[in-house]
Amino acid sequence: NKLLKLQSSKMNKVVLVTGANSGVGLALCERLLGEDPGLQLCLACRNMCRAQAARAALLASHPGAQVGLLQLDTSSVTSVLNAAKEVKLRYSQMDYLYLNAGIMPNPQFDVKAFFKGVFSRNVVNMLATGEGILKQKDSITADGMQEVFATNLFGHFLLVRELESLLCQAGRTSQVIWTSSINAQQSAFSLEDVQHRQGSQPYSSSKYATDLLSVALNTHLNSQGLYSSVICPGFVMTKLTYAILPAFPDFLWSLVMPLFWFIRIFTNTFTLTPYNGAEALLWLFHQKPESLDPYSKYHSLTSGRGANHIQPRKMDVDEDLSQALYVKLLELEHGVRKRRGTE
Ligand SMILES: NC(=O)C1=CN([C@@H]2O[C@H](COP(=O)(O)OP(=O)(O)OC[C@H]3O[C@@H](n4cnc5c(N)ncnc54)[C@H](OP(=O)(O)O)[C@@H]3O)[C@@H](O)[C@H]2O)C=CC1
Ligand SMILES: CC(C)=CCC[C@@H](C)[C@H]1CC[C@H]2C3=C(CC[C@]12C)[C@@]1(C)CCC(=O)C[C@@H]1CC3
Repeated sequence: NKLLKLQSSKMNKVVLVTGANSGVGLALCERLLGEDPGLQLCLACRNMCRAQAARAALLASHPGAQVGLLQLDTSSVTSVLNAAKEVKLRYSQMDYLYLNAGIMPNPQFDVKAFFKGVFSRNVVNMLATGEGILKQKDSITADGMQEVFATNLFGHFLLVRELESLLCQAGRTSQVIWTSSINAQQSAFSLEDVQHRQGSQPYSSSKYATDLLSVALNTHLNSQGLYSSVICPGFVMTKLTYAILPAFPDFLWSLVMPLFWFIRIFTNTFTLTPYNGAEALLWLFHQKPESLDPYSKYHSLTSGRGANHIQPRKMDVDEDLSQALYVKLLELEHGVRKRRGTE
């Protein structure tokens, strides 16, 4: 292990991506290796068969690349703690931590609200954000947490806390990059119910909490070299979005795609492919973290002609609320550790 650590400290950038085996996460890995074949890439996935398949695909296009696998289920406290322990054994530094894994379980598409929206002035906003047309049914994890909160937010928060010693090192900077969403909604979030036990929009709540947490991480850890940013990949056709209209047979999806390309002329948030969706994630890889605005969300956008670009948009985030959420998450972490007898 000492030799491994020595090797990792000498050189190439260390990049860990959660949810790296499919969709936007996998496309990011492909694009990262395309730009810097020398980096040490770690795919953190909950399912090792899917992780191995992703590794094989990456190695097929980038033979000789250093692609490691890590078992990580962000919805499980035990899995996060074990994974963090393993990371600390393997690496002596962490340059980029992409917190991308996410779920939107049991999505319910409100067809009536959708058609009402289509014939209203709000149509472009509705299509860009999915606001008002989606609800989800959440469940409880083995740790007794709401699954969406645990997967999208808390597991990642715990990972950052556990990896602070690698992320915050004298004389270096590191980047924590969250895959948030344009669907993040303040109205879905409540400080009194951070896990969203009561409502029906756990996804929007978890993504809003992500935006708040990123701001708080910058407040607390910039001085130690850690910089946090959030991105939105746009509307991308992935496992997550295909599940919204599962009744659609494959051929119907191919009929709908031209419609989506048409809509892209009016809202360039319809990035549609994981490759396009990963644009902002890749752009951040090249930025000096000190130059980034902690209150901006970096959006991947694709024009009607199919050209990619990124756009920073100011987030509707209040510093006090971000600090209050941070305190709540620390309390929750404290409770979790106490129950496990590790504090
Ligand atoms: N697609 C879209 O339009 C948008 C997506 N996003 C966000 O982009 C991110 C990536 O999603 P996307 O690529 O679209 O969807 P995918 O479903 O293709 O990818 C999600 C990834 O997260 C992994 N994952 C899910 N739950 C866990 C868990 N408990 N522990 C570890 N990994 C987990 C999945 O693993 P597995 O294969 O095992 O399920 C998968 O690798 C998500 O955070 C999503 O919220 C944001 C805005 C729009
Ligand atoms: C013609 C037809 C079948 C229209 C249906 C379109 C909707 C399914 C999509 C329109 C905007 C999409 C969208 C998302 C999901 C699918 C839509 C509602 C997200 C909410 C998915 C997850 C995110 O994080 C943001 C996306 C915004 C846009």
